[in-house]
Amino acid sequence: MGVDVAGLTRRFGAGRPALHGVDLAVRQGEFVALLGPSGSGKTTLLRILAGLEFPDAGRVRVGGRDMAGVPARARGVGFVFQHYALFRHMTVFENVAFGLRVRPRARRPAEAEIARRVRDLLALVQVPELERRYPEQISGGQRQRVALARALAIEPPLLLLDEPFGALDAQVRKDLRLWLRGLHDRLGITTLFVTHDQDEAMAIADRIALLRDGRVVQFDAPEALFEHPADAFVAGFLGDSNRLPCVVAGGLACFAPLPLPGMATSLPDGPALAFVRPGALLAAPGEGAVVQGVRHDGRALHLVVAAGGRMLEAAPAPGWDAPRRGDACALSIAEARFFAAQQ
Ligand SMILES: Nc1ncnc2c1ncn2[C@@H]1O[C@H](COP(=O)(O)OP(=O)(O)OP(=O)(O)O)[C@@H](O)[C@H]1O
Repeated sequence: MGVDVAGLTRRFGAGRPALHGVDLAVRQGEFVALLGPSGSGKTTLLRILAGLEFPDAGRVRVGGRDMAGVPARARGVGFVFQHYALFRHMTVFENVAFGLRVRPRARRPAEAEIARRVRDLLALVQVPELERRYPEQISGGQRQRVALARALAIEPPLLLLDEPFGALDAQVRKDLRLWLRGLHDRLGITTLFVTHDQDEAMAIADRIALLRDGRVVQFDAPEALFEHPADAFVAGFLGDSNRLPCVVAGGLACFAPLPLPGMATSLPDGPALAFVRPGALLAAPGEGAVVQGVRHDGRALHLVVAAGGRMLEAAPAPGWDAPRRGDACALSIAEARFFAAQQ
């Protein structure tokens, strides 16, 4: 079930709108991550899709159907919000059965059918042994799985997840997100997933919508966002590039006082920012900078170098096998992405 959002605006009080004319078209079966800094509008967008919040302007279509005036319960949407906890006074089984039991009588499955579905779901989320427990008797990761099972019980064609693994430790989070992606693929549903963890978004999403100040600044495949960022904000938000101020004159970017050779750019004259990945800032024995730190991550050497009063992340140039802290070095840029500074 595809999602089509156009011109969505939501304002809380007098300040800047939480959403400011958001357009987004998610295809049936897609897994989309909503990524962006705190306060950029991710949760508000998800809540509007769920029917828990209402826009001041714009429209939402789910599966081609206009959602204006359709209450949350009638949308057939499954959602897991971070603060939308399990019902504490119900067992795991009852929590998962809830969405089916509250259906109008005509659409409510028989008790035996509900029990079968709940057990299938608990097996699917890999906690079949927990059905008699209460939420406080299971771990955080298990609660997240049960919350997902509860959301999936109504067989929603659209699943909305707001930082569902927020409170979990890194390894459990990693396992759960891979598992979630597999589940999404198996069930053939459409998923929108809010996160502020870019690695998480990169790891599981087909496309990422990057939000800033209530607008979608870029909506693209992870590699495309990384390789072709639309502006300086996107380039700075994704990855761990060095941001190097420079001045462009006659097609040449000059980095002074940083000890870096000038680089050709197609930007017009004026102040600019160059984004240089750590692997593209190369250090070789020489003058101008000093190695401050050396780290090996099992695959490659990473350097921190001091240059022109700044700390930069760099890599040793090919052939420099054993840089050490305190070594003098010269820097060069293998590749940079330039943006005019006023963006
Ligand atoms: N109910 C509300 N009342 C007033 N302001 C709100 C309300 N909900 C959200 N906002 C404001 O709207 C803006 C967007 O909030 P939202 O929660 O959508 O951002 P977010 O991107 O999900 O942030 P985070 O990553 O911190 O969860 C923020 O400035 C927030 O303070």
